[in-house]
Amino acid sequence: MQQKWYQATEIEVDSLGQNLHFYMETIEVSRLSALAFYAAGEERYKGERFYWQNREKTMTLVGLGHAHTIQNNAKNDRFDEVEAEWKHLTKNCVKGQAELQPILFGGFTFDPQNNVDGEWTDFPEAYFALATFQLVLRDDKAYVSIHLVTKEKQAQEQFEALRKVRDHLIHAAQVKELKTYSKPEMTSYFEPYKEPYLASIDQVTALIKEKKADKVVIARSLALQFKEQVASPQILSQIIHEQPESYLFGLERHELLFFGASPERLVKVENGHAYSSCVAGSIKRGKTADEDEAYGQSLLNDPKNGGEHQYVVDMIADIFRKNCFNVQIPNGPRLLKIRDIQHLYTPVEGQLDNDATILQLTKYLHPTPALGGVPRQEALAAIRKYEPMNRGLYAAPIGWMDAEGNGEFAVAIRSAALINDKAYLYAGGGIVADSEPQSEYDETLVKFRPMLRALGGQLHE
Ligand SMILES: C=C(O[C@H]1C=CC=C(C(=O)O)[C@@H]1O)C(=O)O
Ligand SMILES: [Mg+2]
Repeated sequence: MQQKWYQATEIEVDSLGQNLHFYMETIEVSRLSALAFYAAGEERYKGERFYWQNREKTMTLVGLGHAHTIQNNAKNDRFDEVEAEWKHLTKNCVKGQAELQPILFGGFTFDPQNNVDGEWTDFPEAYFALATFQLVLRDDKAYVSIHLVTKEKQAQEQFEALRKVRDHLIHAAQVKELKTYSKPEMTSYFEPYKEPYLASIDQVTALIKEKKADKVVIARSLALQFKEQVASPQILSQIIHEQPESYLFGLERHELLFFGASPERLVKVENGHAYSSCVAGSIKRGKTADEDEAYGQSLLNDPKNGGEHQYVVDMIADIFRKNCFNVQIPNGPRLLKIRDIQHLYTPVEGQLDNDATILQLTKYLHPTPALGGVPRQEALAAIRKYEPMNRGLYAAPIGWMDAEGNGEFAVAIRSAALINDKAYLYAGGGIVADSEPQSEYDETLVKFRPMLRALGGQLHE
């Protein structure tokens, strides 16, 4: 039996001075494949979809269509503006039941000061959507919500039409359940700026030796060409099968799909408790258990990687101490092993202060020294100077929040942008005084691997 909840809330005025009405309905359905639901939106909602799954696989989220978007290009206030608009939109929503919560999903770009043209041209610095159809899989239950935000006070007919589409989408997802996808066919790849990248590592280590910065994360991209246009469910299906230990995400905007499988939590808030993770310092996986163990031990004992990691711990600990109480941080890092790579990992948690919120923490934490550097402003200036690309959402916060202040943002690494028959993969690494260009280059090759595999490509190493 389907359970139904319905609530209509009136929002006084939006930023344009208009009255908006927010109607929503949630039903519980028998469990269905999140990817099949996403794929069911291929014709009608392509360009307006998102997919998310947390590392623990306890929460999966799919959005089809935009009931409302919150976007801005504010250089300094983008986090605050999203927060204010979301609060306004949801202020009359009934609180207290997780399954009734409308969810806002999206991301903030890495650096709003970057104007380099490319695949990210015109992408908003903050891009969030409340889906028309929202699927949440949580605790073995599945919920589908309809959201309608409209100027019309009498929206019954419009809402009734959406109910029909919802039933059709659920049915299509149940029929599609067993579909399997093949990998796309890559015809060529190239490494833009390989030489400038290698040179930039020397330039940045020189900068660090002159004491102009302590650590700077430098990244690069890999461009792939496919035989034909690649569909986003096809790609998401590959990462779902190949990267079970990571956050999985896909976010569409017009022709672009940004997707990835990240091991790194930026921040999670659940009932006032906040969690973050320090992930920095890397080594490849071994071919045998013994070799893997030996690599892991050498990573734990390596001063260069230990240095890279400690900058991140110091910074995240500082932000947590300023915004939380009962902060807990283990004394030293442990290993985080994922399919292609192992990292130094330190979890951080605490109880949020009364006035702290998930978006405030996101604002203070981004970019951590695992993606930016130390000191932050000097590192960002070096990135702008030495990276000839625009990171867009790579290395930036991506995730969701509800109307009650719960939510989670991952750091969008191990990620790529797909546009029709082209893809751009991104990877970087923390540069410290004793970094060497060739070994940093090799580290990016390992970090490209998960997205490259999902896209059907191989590098000739
Ligand atoms: C910047 C990336 O990784 C960061 C996260 C973990 C380990 C890192 C490192 O060892 O350099 C990086 O700080 C990336 O994957 O593109
Ligand atoms: Mg590194």
